[in-house]
Amino acid sequence: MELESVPGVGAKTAAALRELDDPEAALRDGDVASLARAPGISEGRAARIARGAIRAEHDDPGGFTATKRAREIHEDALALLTDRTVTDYAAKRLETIYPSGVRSRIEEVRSFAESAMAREPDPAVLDALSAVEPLAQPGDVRVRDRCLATRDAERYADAQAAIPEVSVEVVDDARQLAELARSYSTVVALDEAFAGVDIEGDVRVEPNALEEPESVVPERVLTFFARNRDRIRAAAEVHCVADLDAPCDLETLLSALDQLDEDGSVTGDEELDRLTTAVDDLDAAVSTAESVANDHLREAIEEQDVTIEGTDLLSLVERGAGVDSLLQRELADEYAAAVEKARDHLVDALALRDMEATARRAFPDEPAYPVEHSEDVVARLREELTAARDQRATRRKQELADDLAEMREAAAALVDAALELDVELAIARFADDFDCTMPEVTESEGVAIEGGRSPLLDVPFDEVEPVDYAVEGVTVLSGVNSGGKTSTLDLVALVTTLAHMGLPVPAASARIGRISEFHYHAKTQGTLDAGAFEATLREFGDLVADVDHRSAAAADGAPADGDATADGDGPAAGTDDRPVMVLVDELESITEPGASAKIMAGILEALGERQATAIFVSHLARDIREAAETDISIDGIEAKGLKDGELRVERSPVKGKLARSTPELIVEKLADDGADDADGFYSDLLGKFE
Ligand SMILES: Nc1ncnc2c1ncn2[C@@H]1O[C@H](COP(=O)(O)OP(=O)(O)OP(=O)(O)O)[C@@H](O)[C@H]1O
Repeated sequence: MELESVPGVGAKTAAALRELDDPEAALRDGDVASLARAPGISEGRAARIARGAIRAEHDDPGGFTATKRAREIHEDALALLTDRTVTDYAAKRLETIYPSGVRSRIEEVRSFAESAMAREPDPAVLDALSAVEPLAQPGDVRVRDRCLATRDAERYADAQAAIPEVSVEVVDDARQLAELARSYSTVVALDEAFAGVDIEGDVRVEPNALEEPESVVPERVLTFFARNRDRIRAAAEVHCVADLDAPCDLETLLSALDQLDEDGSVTGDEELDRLTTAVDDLDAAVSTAESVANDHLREAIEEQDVTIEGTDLLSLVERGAGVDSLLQRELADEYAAAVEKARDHLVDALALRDMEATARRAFPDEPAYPVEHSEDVVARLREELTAARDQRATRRKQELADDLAEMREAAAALVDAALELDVELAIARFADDFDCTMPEVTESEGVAIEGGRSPLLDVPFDEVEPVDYAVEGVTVLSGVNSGGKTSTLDLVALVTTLAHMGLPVPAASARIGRISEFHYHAKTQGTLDAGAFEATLREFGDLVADVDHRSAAAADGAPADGDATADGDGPAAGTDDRPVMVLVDELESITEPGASAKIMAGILEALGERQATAIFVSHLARDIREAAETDISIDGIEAKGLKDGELRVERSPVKGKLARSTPELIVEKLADDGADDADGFYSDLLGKFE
């Protein structure tokens, strides 16, 4: 996939995306989390880019949600799903599911949603999901105990690029190589020419090292796994609890991870631990060994009665001999025992094995008091121990890295599968929570909803009364105040939006005619001034003209240039017939009632001629019908009557029925009650409603 061919991806964004390991796959999979790891790309932008890629793949011109209220309904629908995700990843991934007018896209999500709905949302799985996150790239690794060496300037540059984790040194000959071997615990020579050269230290000649960087820097694999250890463990837990098929043997993976410390070092290796402790404790052990010897010697001296003959004393004084020689003569055995104790202590404390001989030389044979260690020998011992520790660590790292490298792809697949499960479970829970079914998306116009219950209502979901409503063509929805007209529009809007997202809808059954554009105008608060009124009228004028233009263009086979891109999803290509749905709530409030009715009648007539599906909620249904030149159908949400001063409403609109308004119902009640209407005032009033 050409990155720049994705809508919304310019040269700069494409360059940022190229920093990712596999930007094409991230785009193809709608992997918002990966896309958001590109420099300067926020998660919101990543979701837009992923949507752009999906649109490009499906040749989707976009522009489905054509008004502010339509976009709000999409956002509300999305929130119902994202509220049910455990991971941020799943929430972002759901944002790539958008309402589309393109059948192939709708079908793609439908088949995903259908298998998602078969999932059982188990609380233990949700719990396990909470620690899963997309795999992260480890920060830069710097390895200081190894270096690469070459004689060739060109190879030097290649080596720096291929293995930036270690220093690369230029050497002219074996002597310089030997110098490096003294500074680094391992030197990897890249030139064949060094093969067979005998140098002290860990010098390896590996002409192919640049092709297998991980053999030189096993840390590359180890830091990756160390950084992601908890995420991989959590994903493995999800697989166990949810009984998913894992892409590798989980026990092998987990036991390899158990050998890895969070800083990327190897744990659980006794020999390495022994050597590491020996290096760390060397100074303390030497000093304690000294004390052991001196304590022994001091006690021995204290207990000793030294008898010196006068001539001996004289000769000692004359020769200027020190106490040492006296010590040597009188306490040689005690000194030997003390030193032996010190040596034993050192060897035992550091658990030394093959370096025992060196360690024993740390305390000299020549008697002296106090007993002192040899700095040189201790330094040599330190060098030997450090080299042994580093070599052991490198070998263990190498072995563990070899094991883990084989499981790297499987680990990534393991985490991906866990995250995808979260996306699917969110859909399953949404469907469960709101008793959803998969709608039928047809190529004929109109909507038909049975037992629809909107989760967007301001009442708890289990108190929402089911609504049946079907509309073909244009219709006015009349009804009592607070009868549920706006709520019905919201239900139609939500069901239409979810159906075009490819998702299940909160209804016992639903059939939705596929549309390309969805216009929903919410109720305007209060009368508009002249300027705002003109602007609103223009909006509807443009909508009618646009629908008209599109039908004509489709008939001609010529592309229309209509651009309903208010949602920023890019231009609508308009080369096809673009069926629309228009929902409008009480447009009458924009101006005086007489004028409003005429305006609504005109808009409805125009939309009707153009085969749009439209529902206009209005209290002026009768006036609209009178003002219209064609027959306009009217549906009504009726009150079943008044009970204790409260309206009892039948929430499902009745087809072809102009519902009586609340004032009419009250007048009727007063007229019916003969005692209140002795002079027939209320009956006359009621007559005026007919
Ligand atoms: N299907 C339903 N089930 C339960 N309660 C409902 C349902 N539909 C509407 N309601 C309740 O009725 C209230 C009023 O609904 P709504 O605002 O849709 O009425 P309306 O007919 O548009 O009112 P108005 O004529 O004043 O604009 C809602 O806030 C909700 O509490």
